[in-house]
Formats: sequence, structure tokens, C-alpha cells
Amino acid sequence: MTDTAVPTTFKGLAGVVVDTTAISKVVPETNSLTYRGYAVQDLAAHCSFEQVAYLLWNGELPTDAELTLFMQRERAERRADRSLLGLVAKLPESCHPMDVVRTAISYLGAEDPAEADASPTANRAKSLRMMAVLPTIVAADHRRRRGLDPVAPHHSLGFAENFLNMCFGKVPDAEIVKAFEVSLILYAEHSFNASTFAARVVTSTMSDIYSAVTAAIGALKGPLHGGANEAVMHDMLEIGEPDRAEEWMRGKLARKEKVMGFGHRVYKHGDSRVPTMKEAFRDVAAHTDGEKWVRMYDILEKTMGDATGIKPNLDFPTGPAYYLMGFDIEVFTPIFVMSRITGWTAHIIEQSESNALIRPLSEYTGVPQRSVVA
Ligand SMILES: CC(=O)SCCNC(=O)CCNC(=O)[C@H](O)C(C)(C)COP(=O)(O)OP(=O)(O)OC[C@H]1O[C@@H](n2cnc3c(N)ncnc32)[C@H](O)[C@@H]1OP(=O)(O)O
Ligand SMILES: O=C([O-])CC(=O)C(=O)O
Repeated sequence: MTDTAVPTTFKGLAGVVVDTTAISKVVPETNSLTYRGYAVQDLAAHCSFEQVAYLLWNGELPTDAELTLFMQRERAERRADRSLLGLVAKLPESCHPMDVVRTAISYLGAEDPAEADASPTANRAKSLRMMAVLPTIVAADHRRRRGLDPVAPHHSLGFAENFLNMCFGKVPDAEIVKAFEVSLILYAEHSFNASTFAARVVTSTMSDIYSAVTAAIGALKGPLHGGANEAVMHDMLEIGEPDRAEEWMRGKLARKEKVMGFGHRVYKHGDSRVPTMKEAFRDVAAHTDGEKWVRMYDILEKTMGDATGIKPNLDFPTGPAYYLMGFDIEVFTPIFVMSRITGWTAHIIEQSESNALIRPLSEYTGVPQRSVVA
């Protein structure tokens, strides 16, 4: 068959089932999301991010002994060596922090003498290394842009607490740590979204895990995907006050402009993760005197819902929650990377274990065949 023989096209692969996966299940009809069979709300309420990472990579939640060992390994891998920190420090501050993250992963691949080893054991070890060291890079870059020296990772702190400590030089109150950890758990995995699919495409060529993660970071950066959490906060700051929100939203809709943080390719009746993240956002707002952003959220949600029926996605509550936690806006999507790297790498391992080159067909719509006139 040639490319021209394809009878139908599937723009954006909408509605196409490309392969099977045992990692997560999204059911839009019931607004449900499970990781390895566990409801994401259940995981957010009862587990740490480390437990969820272990679950995604190994298929089961860890026993106490397995978790202890896993946490020891993760903590031992947090330190970024001088050359990696030096490389990050050389990148222009005008670049987006997602460029820093993408470059850091690429560097980790270049310095790994076993880069090409794609066995599940090697890939799990590399995944743990990337998960452990990325927060150190993201936090160092965040502080650099504020003119501050990096804070070294702290081995007695959990993953979420340690990152917050490296960013702000202290561990914030428990309510903030909990809300942040909930966001990491909700962001960790979401079946064949664009960035995960990009990682699987690269893996399908038998390329290495660092190249696949680098591609995924590139895909996540875009505002139609992970970049939306930053865009949401830029919009909210532009609106400024809740009493301007309804007029702002009506103007966007009248001009037929997309509103970031709303809509989803798969969920059409609401994103399964939003109620949990909205609750976390409310907790952060109550703790930081940020109630005006909750009022603005509610007005934007209602105005959009009444006018179009389109609901918020996970990036909508996460954007203002991260802002109130004290992060600079450009660090929101790198935080998404710190979490989603667990899901991406679980998919990379799954793809490697049951591989077929991903190469769809296309329908040619260009000019008919012709000859070169000399
Ligand atoms: C973690 C995540 O990645 S979640 C997604 C984050 N992305 C965003 O928030 C970006 C804003 N949202 C969007 O652009 C879209 O909703 C997407 C890309 C996420 C999903 O889009 P699709 O499933 O392809 O739906 P599509 O873009 O075709 O929209 C269908 C209709 O709803 C409208 N629509 C969808 N989302 C929005 C939105 N955010 N604002 C305004 N209108 C919207 C479209 O304009 C379109 O209207 P039309 O039929 O009159 O042309
Ligand atoms: O599934 C998608 O298309 C986007 C999304 O919500 C995610 O990646 O978390």
C-alpha cells in the first residue's frame, strides 16, 4: 500500500486507539483516571509522590521495605555534579526554564556511558536518576533567575519538601507541601497524551531513554499541552481583579480566542483531576490570603461553562496554586516535567518491552507527479 491509498484521515489522531497500555486508564464518560488500577484521588489522598513513582514503574505500590530502599536510592541521586550545574549556569537567563530542563536531560544522556542500554533494569535506574536530579536543576535555575545561590538537596527531606526547600531556602507549612505533592501526583501520568506519545515514538525507533524524554519535554512545553499552566496565570494577572473576569472571558469568546486551561481532547464533561486540584488550590489560597484568585477562578469557570459548556482542565487550578506557593510563572511547566517524567519513563519501558516502530500513513494532497524541466 502507498501513502496515497489511505481512505480516511484522523486529524490529530483524535479518537484513534494506537496501542495498549497497562499504566493508566482514562474514562471520559465517568471522569475517572486510574494509575495501575488505583483511582488518582485515592493516591492523592493517601500516598507520597515517591510511592506513586514506584507504582508507575513497577506496577504495584511498594511495601515498607521496598519504599525505604527506593527513597534511599532517590535521595542518593539528587546531587547534580559541577559540570551539569555549570552547564545550566551558562544558559542565557532569557531562555525559558523548559529549555534548561530539556538541555539538562540531553546532557545526562551524553554523560551516561551506558546510554544505549535499554533493558528494563537499566531504564528504571536511569528514570530514577532523572527524577531525582531534575528538581535540583529546576530549583537552581529558579534561584539563579532571582540572583540567588543554589540550595543543595537535603537527604532527610521527602521529594516534595526537598524541592520546595531548594527553591525557597525553607520548607513551607505542611498545607503547602501537601497541596504541592497532590499536584505532582495528579500530573504524573495520563495515558497517550501528546508528550507521552512523543516519547513512545522516539522509543519505537530503539533510540535511548534520554532522547525520548527530551522529545517529550519539547512536546509538553507547548501551550496546548503543559505550557497551559503558565498561560493560565498570565491571563489571571492580566485580568487582575475578579470583577473584571466575566467581561474578560466574554471578550475572549467573542473574538473566538482559545482560553488556556479550558477544554480537553479526551474529557468532554470535565477533567477527572480538577476537583482534587481545585481543593488543593483552595487550601493554598486560604493559607496565603489568596482568596481573590479563587473568586476569579469561579467566575471564569462559570462564564465559560454557561457560554460554551467547556470545562477547566488540570492546568487551570494548578497555575494559580503554584503562583500562590511562590513560584515564578516560568517554572510551572518544568514542575510538570518533574512529575510527568515518571509517567513518560513508565511508557518508555512499556514501549521497549513490546515494541513496534510507530509510523502512520499520510494522505498526499500536494501537486500530482510531474517532471523536472531542465
Ligand atoms: C495537561 C494538559 O495538557 S490539559 C490541556 C491543556 N491545554 C489547554 O488548556 C489549551 C486550551 N485548550 C485547547 O486548546 C483545547 O481544548 C485542546 C487542544 C486541549 C483540546 O482540543 P480538541 O479536543 O482538539 O478540541 P478543539 O480544539 O477541536 O475544540 C473543539 C471546540 O471547542 C472550542 N474550544 C476548545 N477548547 C477551548 C478553549 N480552551 N477556549 C475556547 N474554545 C475552546 C474550539 O474552539 C472548538 O470550537 P469550534 O468547534 O467552534 O471550532
Ligand atoms: O491527556 C492529555 O491529552 C493532556 C493531559 O491532560 C495530560 O497530559 O495530563
